[in-house]
Amino acid sequence: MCGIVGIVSVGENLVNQEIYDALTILQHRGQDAAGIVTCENGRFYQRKDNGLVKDVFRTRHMRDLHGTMGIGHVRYPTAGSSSSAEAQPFYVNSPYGIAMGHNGNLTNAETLAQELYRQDLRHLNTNSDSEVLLNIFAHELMQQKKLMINHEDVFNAIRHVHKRVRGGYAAVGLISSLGVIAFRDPFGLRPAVVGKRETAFGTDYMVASESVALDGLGFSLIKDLAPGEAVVITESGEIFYQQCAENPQYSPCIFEFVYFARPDSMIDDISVYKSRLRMGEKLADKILREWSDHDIDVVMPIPDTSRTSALELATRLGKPYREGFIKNRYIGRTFIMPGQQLRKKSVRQKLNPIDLEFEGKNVLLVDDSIVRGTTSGQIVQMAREAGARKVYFASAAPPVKYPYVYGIDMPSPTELVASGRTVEEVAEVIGADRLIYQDLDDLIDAVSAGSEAVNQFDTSCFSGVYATGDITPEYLASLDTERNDDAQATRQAAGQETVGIHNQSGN
Ligand SMILES: O=P(O)(O)OC[C@H]1O[C@H](OP(=O)(O)OP(=O)(O)O)[C@H](O)[C@@H]1O
Ligand SMILES: NC(=O)CC[C@H](N)C(=O)O
Ligand SMILES: [Mg+2]
Repeated sequence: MCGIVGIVSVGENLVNQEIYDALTILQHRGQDAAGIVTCENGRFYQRKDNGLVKDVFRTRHMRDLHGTMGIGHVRYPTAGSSSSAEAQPFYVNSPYGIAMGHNGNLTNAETLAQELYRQDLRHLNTNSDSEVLLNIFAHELMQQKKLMINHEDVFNAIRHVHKRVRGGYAAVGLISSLGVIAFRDPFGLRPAVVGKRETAFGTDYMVASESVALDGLGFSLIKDLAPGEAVVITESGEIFYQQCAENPQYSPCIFEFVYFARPDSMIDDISVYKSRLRMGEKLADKILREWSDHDIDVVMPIPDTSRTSALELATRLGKPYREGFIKNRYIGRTFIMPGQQLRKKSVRQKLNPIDLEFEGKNVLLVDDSIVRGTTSGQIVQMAREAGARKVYFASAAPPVKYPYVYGIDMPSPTELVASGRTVEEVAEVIGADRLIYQDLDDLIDAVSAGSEAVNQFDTSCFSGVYATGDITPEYLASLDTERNDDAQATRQAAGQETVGIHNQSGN
């Protein structure tokens, strides 16, 4: 789940540092690679590479990122490889000079790549679906056949992009002669917000994946982009919006609320924090309903993401909330790390139990979700080793049983611990004495209670129902073959992940 940002500043302030700061705030959405492209006097300046934001950008790189408008990206790969050549933003020189960063995953990338080659006569140098998205946009903008473009031309191009592209996408772009643009797929699967900041020179504008990035930079939220909607912010600070999809349907990804987004973000006008509190409440109600004679002594979160729901769950159960596991603050999120070996190793390094909180107690461990079972399996064992009498486990999300196709890298049902297993079987695999999952209806209620406008979500990884309605068994099978852990590891070992030519500034 990548993070995107774009800023246009109307004063003389360079935007390099602010984009860097915004990317640092959005780091939880992608830890593999980061990039910034800025523009000054029609010329682009770029730095991107694998690594965390703090490691990719050195002072010398920052000095070279000139300009008062620019875009940035943090990457968590869901297509192509982890090669630095696929770090974003991507760049094409024609037409006008365009750079683009994308959060999401295109489900017809292969067909589009063929079309780009055969019909549009454009070259792709990687297997990244984001490079496909940029080239489709570039081709459609070219079709406007203008020497100087304006916002209307961009909206026309995006209208055609929506017709050709399938899947989840929130994209931010930089067009050298124009400004910053952003657009969101017709289902609103991936989030995107717009904000503003008043200055002595006029209004600065910013687009970002999450509102928390606006807060951190002193911008205030104007609105979420609606599904299918696009925004153009010109270099001189004019802003234009337009609905570019024919049949937009609000169906944001519910997993953003469960895990991906920061709790202090507002997404589609819903407080992520409050939605997680409600998840905790509903889960507590289920425990009280179905296990009224429970013998839970203490409730513990598995840091970080489950803290909010675990706290509310404990309150509702009337049981003490204790921090039994301490998280090493220097280790990132394990779920979005590449490769199962690294993920497994990281859980141990990241979380350490405080034994005295466990000794002789029946503990209820709460996590936001159980996906591969990497975290839960190890944590249950650690709780036992720390002296717990009984170890119960609760998940604030329902069982994750189906592959996700719109921008989370869980392509293979066989890698999902709940796929093809009953709740009791999953409890056995992770070693818990009892396992309680949130019901899907309760999860939907917990999130939708925060909004009048949104009452439908993409719940595909829980329900197998895909919001776009066009996901075939053949596509799911090919995604599995292409991206399961073994396939990725084999490609990496064979050195097939590296692409030699890419638009990279010097080190
Ligand atoms: O069943 P799994 O495959 O282990 O995936 C689920 C776990 O991964 C995530 O934690 P992560 O460490 O990524 O991030 P967090 O620190 O924000 O909780 C999530 O919060 C669960 O703890
Ligand atoms: N997580 C994402 O949003 C990934 C974006 C894009 N599909 C990539 O792999 O780079
Ligand atoms: Mg976690």
